[in-house]
Amino acid sequence: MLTFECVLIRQEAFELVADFSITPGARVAVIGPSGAGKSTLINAIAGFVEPVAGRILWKDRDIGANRPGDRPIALIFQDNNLFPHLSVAQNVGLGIDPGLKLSQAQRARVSWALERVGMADMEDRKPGSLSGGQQSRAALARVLVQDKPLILLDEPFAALGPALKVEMLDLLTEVADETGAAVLMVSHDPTDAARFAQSAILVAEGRAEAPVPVQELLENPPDALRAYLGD
Ligand SMILES: Nc1ncnc2c1ncn2[C@@H]1O[C@H](COP(=O)(O)OP(=O)(O)OP(=O)(O)O)[C@@H](O)[C@H]1O
Repeated sequence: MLTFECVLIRQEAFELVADFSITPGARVAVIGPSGAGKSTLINAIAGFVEPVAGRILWKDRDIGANRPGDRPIALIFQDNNLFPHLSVAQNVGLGIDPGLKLSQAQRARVSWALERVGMADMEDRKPGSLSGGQQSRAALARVLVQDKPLILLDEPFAALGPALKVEMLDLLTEVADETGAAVLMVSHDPTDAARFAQSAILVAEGRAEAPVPVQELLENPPDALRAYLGD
């Protein structure tokens, strides 16, 4: 369980409050107007932004003092964060050991993850020679090898075409189900949110609201979301 306990985040004049929990294994979309603080919320969980008040707890333990690498999280950003000079297998291996000193078992785990995302024959390729969809798969394989209970994604598949995006959302859903990880995904696209998530956090007007069923939020959006959705 991830809990925001009276959290206040401040970035110069911008403030965001959050006070709710996310259940283990939940698939949650983070939606709301541009500039409302969706990335800020993700960055606070990841440890890139420090709240000025309140606590972020994982399984009732305050993770505020933990460095990003020591938190129970794996991350995918829009640019996939793949290093161009490393092979696909090495990029995935970074998820296990940033120094890439992998044991045989760890190398086998990298191969397993790449096979799981349909990239078994691309271990030695460089990211620059991959399509956008293949790069997303490699980033997902890196998340898989980390085996963290919480996966955070910030606009992960925005650069992909509609069919490929659906494919990746479905693959992400399968992976989340298999691993039991909870997933928080920032998305600008309500269709993506509806396809992938069971619940959604609305970030608007200085608040990240507790998750509610995603269909409920999209079918009956509050004013702040209605304007954003273009209703
Ligand atoms: N490093 C920073 N210093 C000061 N203000 C910042 C910083 N980073 C973000 N902000 C401000 O915090 C607010 C929330 O930004 P954030 O990127 O979280 O919004 P968002 O909902 O993810 O937006 P978008 O949908 O456009 O990506 C914005 O007003 C932004 O200008």
